[in-house]
Amino acid sequence: MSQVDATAHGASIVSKPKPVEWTSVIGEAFKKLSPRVQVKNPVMFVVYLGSIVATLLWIQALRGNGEAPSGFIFAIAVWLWFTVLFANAAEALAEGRGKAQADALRATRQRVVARVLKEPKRESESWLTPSNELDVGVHLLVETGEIIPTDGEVVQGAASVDESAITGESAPVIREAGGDFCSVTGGTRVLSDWIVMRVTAKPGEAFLDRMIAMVEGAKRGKTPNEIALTILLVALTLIFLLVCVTLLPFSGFGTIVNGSGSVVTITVLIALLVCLIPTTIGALLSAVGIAGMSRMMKANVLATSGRAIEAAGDVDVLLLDKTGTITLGNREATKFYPAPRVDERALADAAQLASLADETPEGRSIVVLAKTAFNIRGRELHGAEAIAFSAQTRMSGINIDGRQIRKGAGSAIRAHVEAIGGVFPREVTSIVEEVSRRGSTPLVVSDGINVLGVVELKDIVKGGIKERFAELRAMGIKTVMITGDNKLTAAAIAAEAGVDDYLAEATPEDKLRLIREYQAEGRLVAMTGDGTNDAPALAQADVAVAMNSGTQAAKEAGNMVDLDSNPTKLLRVVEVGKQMIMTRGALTTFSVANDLAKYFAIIPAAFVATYPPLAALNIMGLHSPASAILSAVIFNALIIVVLIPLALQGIKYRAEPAARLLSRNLLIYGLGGIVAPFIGIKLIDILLTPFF
Ligand SMILES: Nc1ncnc2c1ncn2[C@@H]1O[C@H](COP(=O)(O)OP(=O)(O)OP(=O)(O)O)[C@@H](O)[C@H]1O
Ligand SMILES: [K+]
Ligand SMILES: [Mg+2]
Repeated sequence: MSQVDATAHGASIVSKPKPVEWTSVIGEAFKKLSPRVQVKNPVMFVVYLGSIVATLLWIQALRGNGEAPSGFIFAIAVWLWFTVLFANAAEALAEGRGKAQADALRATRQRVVARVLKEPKRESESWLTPSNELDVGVHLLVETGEIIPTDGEVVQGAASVDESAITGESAPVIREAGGDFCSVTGGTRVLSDWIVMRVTAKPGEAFLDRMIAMVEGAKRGKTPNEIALTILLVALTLIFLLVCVTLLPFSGFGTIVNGSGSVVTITVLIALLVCLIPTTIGALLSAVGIAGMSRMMKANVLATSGRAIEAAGDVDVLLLDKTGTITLGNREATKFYPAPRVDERALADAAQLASLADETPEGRSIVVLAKTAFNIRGRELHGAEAIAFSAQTRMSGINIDGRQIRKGAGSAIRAHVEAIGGVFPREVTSIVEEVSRRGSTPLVVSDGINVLGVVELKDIVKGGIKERFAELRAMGIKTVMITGDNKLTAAAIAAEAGVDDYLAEATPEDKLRLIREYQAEGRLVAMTGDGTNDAPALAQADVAVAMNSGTQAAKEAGNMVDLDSNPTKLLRVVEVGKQMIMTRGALTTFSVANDLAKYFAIIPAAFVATYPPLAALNIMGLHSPASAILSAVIFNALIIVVLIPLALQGIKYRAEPAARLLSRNLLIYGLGGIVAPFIGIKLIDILLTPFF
């Protein structure tokens, strides 16, 4: 097979973004001057049209019949163009980081030659096919050292896989058939052993392709909040447009000319319009959205919609699946507890028989424990009927030689045994409770109507979880663990992990129902999970973070994938969402508050000749009407540049009540928005005075 070292590129979405290349940002800013790009942003489109008209007026002035001195019109036109270019540059800067990441990812997405198998077995006949021509459903063999050609699910074998090309995490992970750890991602590499996988992604639609499309922002649609805000901005723009149009009769077009013969020029009206419409937020709105997406990437979370990021900012309930999300998820059999009058070896033998056809990690670990503890070897399963595990039945097993051997959750086996006329021994109930209290999962084994005993499955709570759940609580987010496991195990793990509440013995439908209930109460629900049985719940949740270690079904149902498979990542996700909403709010407040100073600067300047008492409004003591108007336009353009870092980095979020955050931001950005232009416009006017 042709192989290129994928990891050598060090490509991962966590790779450090390259330093900004100013030439390319400037180039992009000019490219975005195309009317097709401009028309998408209504506020800036008005500025764009204003720049064109001002430029035409300047050309007219050069020919000698201008409405004002050509130097003045020229200066206004230039600064209007700068206003448009600054907005373009803000967007280009925000996009820049994503572009660099996309390039790095593209280096990972290389074409390899895949080995296609005729049958889903390692020994089967095989042939070679380029990775970009693989259909969904075909089976591939991938061996040590080879790159996994595309996304899929392991159907046979187990291997350690280096996923650093995608996750940036260097520790290899185990990918194996059955259970919640069967998904493999194209572009990652098998380090040892081999796997037979079934392709699940259409060509061009694999995880890596989606990641590239995401970071490039190709599919970034406007979020509902963004649309609402845009409507508000358009309304404001229309109002000011109307105001300026009604002033048109006072301009050169009109007939009303005051005693001294001076008129309000079109140039001044354009300047007034641009200063009054919300250009600051109009220019930075899209950059804020793209930067939010980028920050999510930096946190190693792949979000498939901006809407999900925004919803994350308002989440108030977080549901988590237990196994594989709160715990490490490789539940391993550690001990056999026989029922009274049952030999431990007989229990181990039956447990192994019930697990020989069970491809889940739980099943395989039982086979291994029986082998290491009692040297029991697997046997041929001629004529046997395997009963596969399902989250609904919570049971698996085998029908062999006339025996009905089952293993599963205590309640499931109790129901099964009682249904066929057996009794569930009290002693076994105590063992189940004892094992559960330790936070382990008890699997009860039965043979026909006889209950043979319990297998203890141990699982470990992921590190550092408790502290982070406490932080979520401080943010006002309730954490609820939902698990298919029994109540006692759930309670033990819930206590250890420090979640607020838990739901035990939950079927996939229960998980879904719980989410719907919370949503019906008007809450915004986040869910993190890894299993196929979590998929319906993930699809229903407002913010659905699938663990990268989880199944394809879970990853497809979610609207975010956490490449680190860390359930407390939601903390970061919420932060990014809140930051995005707050930043947008702050910039809007600032943008609107800014207008006040401009009234004082431009209105007296524009109309003092028509109506001299307006001079009283010139409280800034600006040099002359022309310098006042130009200063306001320059300030209006420069403030965009000044606020670009804020738009890109976002406002710092602190875990405190929303009302406090809001009032503080109103104070800073509202008051700041009112005061800043008075100072800024005055300073610019002083600097300009020598030129007038
Ligand atoms: N291979 C298996 N054979 C028989 N029973 C199993 C097997 N795996 C799990 N069980 C039983 O079924 C129950 C539900 O398992 P499942 O993995 O579906 O839980 P879940 O709903 O995903 O919850 P969580 O992942 O949060 O623990 C387990 O608690 C266990 O008692
Ligand atoms: K403005
Ligand atoms: Mg699970």
